[in-house]
Amino acid sequence: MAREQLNSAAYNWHAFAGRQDLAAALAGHVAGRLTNAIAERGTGLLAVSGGTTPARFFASLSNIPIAWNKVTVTLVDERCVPASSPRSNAGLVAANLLQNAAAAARFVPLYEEVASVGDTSESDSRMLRSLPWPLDVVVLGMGTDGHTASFFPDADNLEKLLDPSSERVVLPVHAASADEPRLTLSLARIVEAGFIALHIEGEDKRKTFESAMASATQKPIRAVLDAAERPVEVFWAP
Ligand SMILES: O=C(O)[C@H](O)[C@@H](O)[C@H](O)[C@H](O)COP(=O)(O)O
Repeated sequence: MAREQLNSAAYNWHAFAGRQDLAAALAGHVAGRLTNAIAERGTGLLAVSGGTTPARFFASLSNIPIAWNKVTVTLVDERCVPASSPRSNAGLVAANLLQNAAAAARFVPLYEEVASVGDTSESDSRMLRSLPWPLDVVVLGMGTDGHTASFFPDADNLEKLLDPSSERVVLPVHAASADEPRLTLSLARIVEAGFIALHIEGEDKRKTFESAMASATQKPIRAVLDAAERPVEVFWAP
């Protein structure tokens, strides 16, 4: 896999003939990284994205027999909806990842139904702050607008979301282009992960990624690559 070195961002491009091949390969990489983390520090901390892309990957990963009882799974970002909603990333993870061997993992959500998103992000920071940071593995998705996590280009607090020196764990997001209020891990927590994967599928997202890497105007996905402490592993299939 050719490694593309850019002026300030580094990534490795892993292209697959099919989406199932990608899912199996990404699941193998993630399982291996979690196993190494457990061997090194007795625990593994994984953050995954939601949306429509990751279901195959979740299913593949759920069947790999690692020491899931020593793994904590959380979310990169979440829509502020009940876990029972079809829009819920927690619901997606429960139905697709926390099954089979992976059912033994601990899951820590970002969103709990409280009075306001602001209250949630404060309480989640406290709740999540007790996790064994930094992340061992983070799996990002990307929209065709170049957002990743819930770093929407029109977010009202985008600069704060993308601050690489932030001490925050979780931040609230209000963006007209998002269908509902969101909660997201801060960029600072994402880029310190031991293994950063970007899982994208289809020609539109390949073009979005290439454009973001080539363009002077920084899209959120480029801010992540520029701030990442190690090359981002991009997994793509048509
Ligand atoms: O909550 C979410 O939607 C995700 O965490 C988000 O960052 C996602 O990765 C992209 O929006 C791509 O979504 P699709 O996989 O649906 O294209």
